[in-house]
Amino acid sequence: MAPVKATPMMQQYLSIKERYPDVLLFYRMGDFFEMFFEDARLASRELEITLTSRNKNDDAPIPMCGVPYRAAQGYIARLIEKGYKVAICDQVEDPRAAKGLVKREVVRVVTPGMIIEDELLDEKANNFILAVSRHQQTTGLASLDISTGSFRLTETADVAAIIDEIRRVAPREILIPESLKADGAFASFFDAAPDYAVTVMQDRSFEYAGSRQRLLEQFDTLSLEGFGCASMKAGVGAAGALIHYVSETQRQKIEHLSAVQTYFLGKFLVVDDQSCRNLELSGNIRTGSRHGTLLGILDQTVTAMGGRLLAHWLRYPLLEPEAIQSRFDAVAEAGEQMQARRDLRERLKPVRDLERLGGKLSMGHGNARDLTALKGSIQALAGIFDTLSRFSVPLYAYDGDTAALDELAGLIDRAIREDAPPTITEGGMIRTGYDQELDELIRISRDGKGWLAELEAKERDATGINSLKVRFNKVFGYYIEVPRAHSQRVPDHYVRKQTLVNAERYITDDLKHFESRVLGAEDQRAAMEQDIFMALRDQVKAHHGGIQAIARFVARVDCLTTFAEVAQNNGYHRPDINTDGVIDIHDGRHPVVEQLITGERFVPNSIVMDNRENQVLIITGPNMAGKSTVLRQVALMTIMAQMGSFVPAQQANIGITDRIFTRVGALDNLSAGQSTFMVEMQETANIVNNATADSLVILDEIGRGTSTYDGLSIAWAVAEYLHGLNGTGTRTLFATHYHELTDLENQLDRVKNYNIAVKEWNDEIIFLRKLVKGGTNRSYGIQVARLAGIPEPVIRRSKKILARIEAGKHLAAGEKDEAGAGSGKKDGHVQLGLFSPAERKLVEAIQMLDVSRMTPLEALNTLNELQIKSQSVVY
Ligand SMILES: Nc1ncnc2c1ncn2[C@@H]1O[C@H](COP(=O)(O)OP(=O)(O)OP(=O)(O)O)[C@@H](O)[C@H]1O
Repeated sequence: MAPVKATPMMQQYLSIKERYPDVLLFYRMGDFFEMFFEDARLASRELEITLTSRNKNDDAPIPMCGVPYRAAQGYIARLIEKGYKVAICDQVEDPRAAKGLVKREVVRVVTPGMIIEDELLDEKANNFILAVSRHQQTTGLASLDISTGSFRLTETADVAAIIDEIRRVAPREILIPESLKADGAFASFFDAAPDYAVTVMQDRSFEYAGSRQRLLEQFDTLSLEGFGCASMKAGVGAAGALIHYVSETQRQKIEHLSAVQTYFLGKFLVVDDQSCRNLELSGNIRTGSRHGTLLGILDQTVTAMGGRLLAHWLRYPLLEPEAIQSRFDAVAEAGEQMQARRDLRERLKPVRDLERLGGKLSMGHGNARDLTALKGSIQALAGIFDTLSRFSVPLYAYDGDTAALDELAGLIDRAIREDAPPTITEGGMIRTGYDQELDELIRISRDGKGWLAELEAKERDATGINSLKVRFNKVFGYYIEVPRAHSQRVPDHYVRKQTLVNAERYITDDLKHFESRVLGAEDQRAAMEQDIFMALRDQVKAHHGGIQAIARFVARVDCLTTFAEVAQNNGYHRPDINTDGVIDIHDGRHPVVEQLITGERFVPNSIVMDNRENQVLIITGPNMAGKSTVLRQVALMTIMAQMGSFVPAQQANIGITDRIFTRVGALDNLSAGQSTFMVEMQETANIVNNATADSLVILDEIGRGTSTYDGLSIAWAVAEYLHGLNGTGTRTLFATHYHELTDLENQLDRVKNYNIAVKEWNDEIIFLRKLVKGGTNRSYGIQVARLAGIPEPVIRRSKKILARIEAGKHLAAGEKDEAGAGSGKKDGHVQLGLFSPAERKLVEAIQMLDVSRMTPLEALNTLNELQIKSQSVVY
């Protein structure tokens, strides 16, 4: 493709481009970044910029397009957003000083996983790049957020767990070795998830020995023992590959990557990706946004670091009771000390993103304003510690030392002006008094104007020419201008430079001396300020460890006080924690639905689950009654408790859960070419294959995507299987419209029926939203259809059809009674006509509660509760 006789510049371009075949090369030429050949075609298409050509008159013109140097960031952002990588090839010598062709080099490669610019990052989310690696039977995984320095690794022999973990990390970019590209599990994962930007690298970059060496050099240590990963060959392989990629793309050592955190997948509650979506933990199913999600409710953090940590806690809920209790203790303390907590949160607000500021400055990016932001954040710490001393829990005590940081802030304060410009090359950043030499230069350039005015007055006096002027232009620099009429009177030491129609222009030794001082001073001042700035930036690099430690501390304090704040505002309570598998929730609520519903008050519900009698709960009830809501609120409360948050319940005892599985509704996956039923069955298979005695399974209707009898049979068999799983069974909440499943209660020890009560009233239904014991045999689908706005003729016709079907069923079952459709009668139930209206209501309510399964006292209490709690119906 190269032209026959490439110019020296084009040769330089081609030799650089050769090293970056898969990356768009931004080649700096003066005030522009230019792209050539295929890169130019692609960029012009993606960025909608004009495609031109170089050597237009040549036989082989070269396609070319360009973006202004100063506006490059925005264009790069758009390309990264689309999954491309951009190599920034800059001029690495001053073009004015260059002899011949200006030297150019790639100074950085920007990829989706290697972003440090604030504008391209979501403040409250990490931007991870992730690597996977295989060593014998073990697969390793490492993730890195270069902007914050967060660097973690893990490994396991369970490939499915690694794939779950990739989803949990949700990286922007993934590095895999060539040999894993075609590996069964990974290949199908990447095929199904084309959104990931995958970078394939040679296996060599993932080898243990080389990786270990790179990590040791990066961390400047002699062994990896201190990081707990010395023997984790697969994990270390992945981490080392990341470091290799960092040095390839950043072209420098990244100082703020000073440690890697080893973690084990078995230490955290696993909520697979599908369940995260189903439960809307952080992404609204319809909009994808945070609004209407658990994260949206919980994340009232006031700092960027706190926001990211809270999102992390949500993805990694704990399993160890002590660790959970210690978060609860802190939340409780912060909850009690309301004033101190409010003060603390006020004082946290001005703390800027220390992690990213520290990272950016350490990498040699960032400007004086970033230093000022860093300073302000460090200065805010004193007030924070002061407020913290009002709390008693040791968790709030910071065990590091901030003296060095205070010193750094002091230094920045003395050096950097509050009104510093965003550029670092044009001066205006450094305060007077910080550096004498700089002050002198500033004085010269500033005093220059005064000096000129003085000179003008002095020369007018000396020559007696009142119209004499001192002027400046770019060609001559400073000069003295005298009208021609007076040119006879100029002294001998004036040197004539130019003759105009009406005037003569002269220079003098004094003026030239002054000029070199003033003009030089401007340049020198800018250069000197840049030097001082860079020295300060190096200081930040030297303190990166302290900055990161304090950032982690601030994040934690922010999260814990946020939990306390949210608990107070929303009426959450501290749950008990147990390891016996008991889930006992008294008056629990759905944390999101309770905030979003309008017009209706949220009705709390109580629920008990355990591994003895109440292991599999079959929940029936009409459409729209609130089955899904109650199911999800149990899962959400479990996650909240294990992340250390209080829960929306009057009282709760939460049995620590190792995995939460959900199979919910029909989320179409048509884009992946799978049928709804197929997806449903795959998800169900995943559950029955992976649930343990400590898991919590949420099944919101299974088997609905196929014919009634197939579906019912599958649902039945799955419920049975989960009840008997591994000999112990697993806690399961099963919402279903197959009323036949309620028979399971009679057949299996640990199955219990519940339903969500509704009230039928003049052919309408009123939702009581109350979870009560017992099954139900009606769906009220037609009534719900009417509520949804299905036209009356269709409703009438459905009723007729239903009546006929039900009559047919009854007859088939050998029953004589044809009462059937719509009456809601159950065998053995009292005839409603025998009662007064008041009594009738009572009887109806009792019928709904299925009192046969309750003690009289229970029945009465529940009834009272129904009357008191439900606003939807007036008895
Ligand atoms: N406890 C409650 N208190 C008040 N409103 C509730 C409660 N539970 C549910 N709702 C309201 O009812 C709506 C429907 O609830 P949900 O989706 O849980 O019903 P469902 O029984 O699962 O319905 P379907 O069988 O049609 O899927 C919710 O969106 C919410 O607005």
